[in-house]
Amino acid sequence: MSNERRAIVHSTKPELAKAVAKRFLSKVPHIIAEFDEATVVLTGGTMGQAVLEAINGSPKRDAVDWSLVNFWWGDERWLPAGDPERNDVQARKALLDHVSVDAARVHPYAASDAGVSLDDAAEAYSQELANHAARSGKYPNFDIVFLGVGPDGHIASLFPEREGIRETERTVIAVRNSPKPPNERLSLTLRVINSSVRIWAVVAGSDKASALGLTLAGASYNEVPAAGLEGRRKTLFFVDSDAAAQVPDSLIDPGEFWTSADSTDEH
Ligand SMILES: O=C(O)C(O)[C@@H](O)[C@H](O)[C@H](O)COP(=O)(O)O
Repeated sequence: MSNERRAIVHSTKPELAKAVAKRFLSKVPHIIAEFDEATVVLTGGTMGQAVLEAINGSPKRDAVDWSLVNFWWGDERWLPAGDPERNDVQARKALLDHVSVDAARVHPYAASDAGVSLDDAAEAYSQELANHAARSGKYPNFDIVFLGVGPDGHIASLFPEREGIRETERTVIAVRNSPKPPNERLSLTLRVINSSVRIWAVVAGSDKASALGLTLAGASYNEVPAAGLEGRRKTLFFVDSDAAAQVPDSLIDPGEFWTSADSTDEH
């Protein structure tokens, strides 16, 4: 099976969010029709939330049977339950609170006030992944992993030149001294992220242009974590024109450059 990496450019952030939402709402019913469920990994960050808000605002929102969607998170900020800076809280506010999800299919990380240590929370999430693993594996079969990319090229809570990005054994890590607040976080590791059929990174803003250019030019993932992204089938970077400024033309999907949210969809 081919493994593609390409950038799909939209002119503005709202166009970008709408286009990714449209693609998601078109793709997920097909996944559910084929497998009776869909398994999605959500991300923190502004574009991740913007996409969820666009999904919620779309007239196609109810084309998805949300009770058959499994939700996981790529990373979480180690904050108390209900804290507005938690990724799960933001995702619920943007989408999950507005659709009929099955609570048993929603898998947030533990909160910092749950009475467990950061390391125990990482271990617990690893165990939860294993409990829902495909066959006897260590984690579920992910259909779509959403990610944001930081200006330094970080993905989830895997930061440049930290041991987390080089972790190959564990599925979930505790992160301390995070360069992006808060200080402590939980994150899936790259091997788990890359196990997904599709990786959809959504990236906007001129502060991301250098990281994105290096990512697509094939930098080392130790220095630019996003460069290590390689989903099983497709790794797509949905970007706005500001973020795309340093992406080589040859890596921009010509069919989708500057297209509107009504662009043709990929199946
Ligand atoms: O919890 C988080 O902070 C993240 O999951 C992180 O990896 C984020 O996705 C990027 O930093 C991009 O964030 P922005 O889209 O806000 O720049």
